[in-house]
Amino acid sequence: MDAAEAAPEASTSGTGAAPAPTAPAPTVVVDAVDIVYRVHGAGPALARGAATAALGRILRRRGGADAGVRTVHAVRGVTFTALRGEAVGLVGTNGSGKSTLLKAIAGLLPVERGHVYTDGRPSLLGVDAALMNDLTGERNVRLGCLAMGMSPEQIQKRGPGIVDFSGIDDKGDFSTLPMRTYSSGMAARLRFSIGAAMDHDVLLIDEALATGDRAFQQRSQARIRALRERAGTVFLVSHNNKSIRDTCDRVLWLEHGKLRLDGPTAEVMKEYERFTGGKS
Ligand SMILES: Nc1ncnc2c1ncn2[C@@H]1O[C@H](COP(=O)(O)OP(=O)(O)OP(=O)(O)O)[C@@H](O)[C@H]1O
Repeated sequence: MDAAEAAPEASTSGTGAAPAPTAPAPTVVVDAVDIVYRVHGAGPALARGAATAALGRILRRRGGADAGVRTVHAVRGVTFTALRGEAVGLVGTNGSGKSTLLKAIAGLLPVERGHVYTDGRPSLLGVDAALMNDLTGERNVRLGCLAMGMSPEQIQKRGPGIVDFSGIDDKGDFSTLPMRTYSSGMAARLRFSIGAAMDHDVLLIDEALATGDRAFQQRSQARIRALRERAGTVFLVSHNNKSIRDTCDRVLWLEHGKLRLDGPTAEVMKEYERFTGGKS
């Protein structure tokens, strides 16, 4: 990536001088990014009145380029650089573009304009991560770990710890039952536990901390802190302002797809809470 170009030059000072402190390296660079969804078969946005509806039908019959396609401009001109060792919170009211931006950083969504550069492999650790409903929790742990690149020996060693961390066996032997028998909270906890079992260069977490009971939330926060200490960068999307404060040292506030504020957690959260009236 371009990050290497931005890395500070090695110190050339004479012998005996203390080495110049190295600035943390950028891990994610988001440069003037726009993201647009296209919803096919949805019809034009304002086809409410009889005349507009008729016009919409004519356009669809003519098969115009955009007939039956609605666009949603979810992220608009967002630019920022995240550094190694940072935990960055993403806040904003519903539909402000947080999850969309996270998916683009993970490489799961194309950008309409602009660029996303990442140093290392980003992993999205969200409640949407795909696990197989018909397989047991144990089998899903195995598959998830294989997908993340762990060796069978590593899985053998770490698998039981992942199940323990998730707490799904606290109320019975659920890890040997198919995932379709899990509550949504249990499934989300297992997904988090699988993803958090590896050290990630760039870890993207979508609302994971909102799932689970208090004990699980505390365990996951401690795990995120540990992941952070091992030099990666963590992004956390959450409506839980306390989680953001406890976990992040920097916050990006998105509103209507635009970056409204980017700064230290305390400063941004103060403004954000003023905007939302204390609610998220
Ligand atoms: N698959 C999709 N197709 C079309 N539009 C979408 C899709 N996913 C999200 N959107 C739209 O993009 C915009 C941003 O959505 P996004 O989910 O990124 O917001 P968010 O800030 O994560 O919201 P929330 O806090 O409610 O989870 C919204 O207007 C939403 O309706």
